[in-house]
Amino acid sequence: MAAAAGAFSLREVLSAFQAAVTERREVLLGPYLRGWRGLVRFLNSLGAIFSFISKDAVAKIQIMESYCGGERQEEYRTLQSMVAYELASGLVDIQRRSEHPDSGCRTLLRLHRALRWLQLFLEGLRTAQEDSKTSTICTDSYNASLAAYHPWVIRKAATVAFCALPSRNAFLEIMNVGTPEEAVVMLGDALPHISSVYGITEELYAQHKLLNLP
Ligand SMILES: CCCCCCCC/C=C\CCCCCCCC(=O)N[C@@H](COP(=O)(O)O)[C@H](O)/C=C/CCCCCCCCCCCCC
Repeated sequence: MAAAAGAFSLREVLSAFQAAVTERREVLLGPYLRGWRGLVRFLNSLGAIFSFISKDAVAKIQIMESYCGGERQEEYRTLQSMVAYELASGLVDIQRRSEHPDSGCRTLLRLHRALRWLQLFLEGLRTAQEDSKTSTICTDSYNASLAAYHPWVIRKAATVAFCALPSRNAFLEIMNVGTPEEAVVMLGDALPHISSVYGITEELYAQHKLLNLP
């Protein structure tokens, strides 16, 4: 069922990640960032308690959008072209943040780590029991991914914010993609594409030793 005109559709948001992967397994940064924009819009609908999270995500998305729409935008059409261009041009701070503190490679890596959280969170939502708590699924997904890269104070603030999340079935309802059963099917459709984007990025960053950019 197509979303009502103007209605916000998570189905369309998650389909952006499917559109991001080309037949040659390139990752198109346009659709990738559109997917993140849609996710942040949904996050903002969950309440002000998550604003510290969405503000950081928006800042990183805006950095990437400035590259993708800037004077060297052809170099930022894909993840692969971005990495090749920034490395060849010496635009990435490898050891410590200095001349290029907000390189595309570094900024994208932060979103990439968050995409791992999303992958785990959506899989947890999809497979959890009806009476599960979204806060538990979210915390477990966070602790298995992003938490490793955050200082204690961020980890504490995040896990406190997660407590504001509704039950699993209530969360599936507010996703506004139909019944909880229909939401589970939609998550099952979307997850392989999110996993594909994540896997391609992880492989590329590992190949160029970019997984620990400061
Ligand atoms: C289909 C269902 C959708 C489910 C809802 C998904 C909505 C999620 C939208 C955005 C996800 C959050 C993206 C967070 C990006 C954080 C990037 C990051 O790690 N930033 C830190 C490092 O950056 P630098 O300092 O090195 O530049 C930054 O220091 C920390 C910022 C504070 C936020 C960190 C907490 C992240 C929690 C992620 C879980 C979000 C839970 C949403 C609740 C559903």
